[in-house]
Amino acid sequence: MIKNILVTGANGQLGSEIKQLSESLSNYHFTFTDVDELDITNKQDIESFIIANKIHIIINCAAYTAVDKAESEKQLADEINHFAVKYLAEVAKAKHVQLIHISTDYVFDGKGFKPYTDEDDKNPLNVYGKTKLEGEKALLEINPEGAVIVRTSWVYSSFGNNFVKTMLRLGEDKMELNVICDQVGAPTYARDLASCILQNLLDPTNKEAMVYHFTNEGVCSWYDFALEIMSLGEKECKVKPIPTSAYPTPAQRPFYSLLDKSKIKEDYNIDIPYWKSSLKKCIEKIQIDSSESLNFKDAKQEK
Ligand SMILES: NC(=O)C1=CN([C@@H]2O[C@H](COP(=O)(O)OP(=O)(O)OC[C@H]3O[C@@H](n4cnc5c(N)ncnc54)[C@H](O)[C@@H]3O)[C@@H](O)[C@H]2O)C=CC1
Repeated sequence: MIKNILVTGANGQLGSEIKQLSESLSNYHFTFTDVDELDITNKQDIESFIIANKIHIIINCAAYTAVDKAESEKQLADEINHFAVKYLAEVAKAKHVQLIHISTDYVFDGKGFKPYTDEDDKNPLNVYGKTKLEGEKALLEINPEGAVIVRTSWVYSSFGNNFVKTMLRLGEDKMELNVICDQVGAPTYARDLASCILQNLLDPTNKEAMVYHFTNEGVCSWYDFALEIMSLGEKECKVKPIPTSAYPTPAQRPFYSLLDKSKIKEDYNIDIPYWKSSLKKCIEKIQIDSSESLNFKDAKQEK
């Protein structure tokens, strides 16, 4: 039987990567929606959509991800990251739909000194982290069969806006850039996460909801990450390390947010790429995409 998969938030980084990778999967039928087609804060709309499209699996890539803005938009962040996840879980449970949901390292306070396991104490420092944690709790309480929560961190992609693209752009314009060196974690190429979800999580054996951690392998600070981006992107911009205290932001962020990935690696017997190898692939893709779009513009001008 061909299973019908609904991907929400499909115009975002992870949703776009899933869309691209899904083209090579023939035993599933995918439907991609973003807020204009299906607003996940409306439970009735979720239910009608699931029934009308005979959905078997939901991959929820929709989220409120503006970490600093969330501090002043708590209600909206709560509606999308908390209540909408509760609605998805309720519908999934009632209609026997499998739910794959994505969460964040920001549910932890970063005061630890060894990689966080899925069971470590949660203590989010900011509104975004708090709303994501409430979403997780709602899902785990409702506990739809086969549900999975995947926590990830520092997500980037050739799609959408992210740290990698910002650094490449600033690296073009600036001679020098200050980047925080005392927040440590692991970057995640959204394509690797998308691939892990599609290859491993679509045929669940779990009766109870599971929580996994997925990031690329290795560890770095934002400063290390920026240095590598400039090097791979061949930018001459000098990157200087600064402490968090020198760059105040509305949302407080954890100093240490490395996630322990042993559970997902053991359960699915997978190897996860090292962060520098994945970053190289993503930057190559960004460069190809940008030269193709320049060629397209040139061709249009010539017409
Ligand atoms: N971006 C990051 O650095 C991190 C992301 N995550 C999580 O990973 C997941 C995927 O993140 P990204 O792809 O980076 O996010 P993104 O911000 O690129 O995409 C989110 C998508 O959700 C859509 N959306 C927002 N409200 C919606 C609604 N009411 N109904 C339907 N769609 C709605 C947006 O239009 C957008 O296309 C999210 O759950 C996020 O919380 C976790 C850790 C870090």
